[in-house]
Amino acid sequence: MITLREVSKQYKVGRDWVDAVKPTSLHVEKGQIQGIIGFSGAGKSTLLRMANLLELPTAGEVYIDGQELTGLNAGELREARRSIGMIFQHYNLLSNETCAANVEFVLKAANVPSKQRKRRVEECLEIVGLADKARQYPAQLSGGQKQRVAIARALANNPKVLLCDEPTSALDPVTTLSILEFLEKINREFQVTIMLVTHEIQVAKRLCSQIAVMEGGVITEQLDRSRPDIEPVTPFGKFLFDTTNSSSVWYRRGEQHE
Ligand SMILES: Nc1ncnc2c1ncn2[C@@H]1O[C@H](COP(=O)(O)OP(=O)(O)OP(=O)(O)O)[C@@H](O)[C@H]1O
Repeated sequence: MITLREVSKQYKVGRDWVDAVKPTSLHVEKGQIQGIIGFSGAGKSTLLRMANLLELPTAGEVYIDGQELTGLNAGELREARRSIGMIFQHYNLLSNETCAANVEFVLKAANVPSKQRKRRVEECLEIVGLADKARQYPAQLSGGQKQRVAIARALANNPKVLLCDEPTSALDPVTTLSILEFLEKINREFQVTIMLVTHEIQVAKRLCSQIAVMEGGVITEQLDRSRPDIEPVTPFGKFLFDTTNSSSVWYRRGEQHE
């Protein structure tokens, strides 16, 4: 469903080039929940954002459901992106619009007729248990509720793929769990393939069927939850999954944690 083939990303910073992602590949089968985990600066978000070309790869190819996104023109890409939802750590909601209007926004952009739009907004808010908040504004909601509105918005166009960039990093553990349950439900009931970036090992372990470990801009190993007998092999993977480490939150190497 999602294939990143030898994608890389370089940024120009002053006179220098920074390798955010070095040539690396990943394939995610339909219906899977793929985690990307690693320290801050490993290139996780850049890799995720290349999956819908929010970041244009410097090199390499991106395929979603067999279609090469990197081969599309701007109009075709806009169309293809409708089948790819995305949620962010800080929700990215329109603060001066109601919850319903936030969800409706993406349907308007897709030229969905008004009557269908209203019905779909209700359905999506219903899925995330926020039908009663339709007329409220983001500032009137808790962080978890805001993220649920963002999930409703991401679902509005019936996506095949949902990209999640640190969706629970700003939330407390109980709210985190409820968001993970919504993501599981969306994956199970609507067969949405999910790719999720997190630095919280517990989140990856709880939700993901596969976990890619990223270090220094490349995926160094891919772990499969259905094979708990297979231990991480890279020193970094071992360190991340070392159960004797008390913290579930990781920052830059050697500069952790609570
Ligand atoms: N727009 C940009 N311009 C220049 N450098 C960038 C840009 N975006 C990311 N980088 C650099 O690329 C590297 C990877 O960044 P990225 O945000 O993908 O890492 P990450 O693993 O998601 O980190 P975090 O967990 O802190 O979000 C970092 O060194 C970062 O400073």
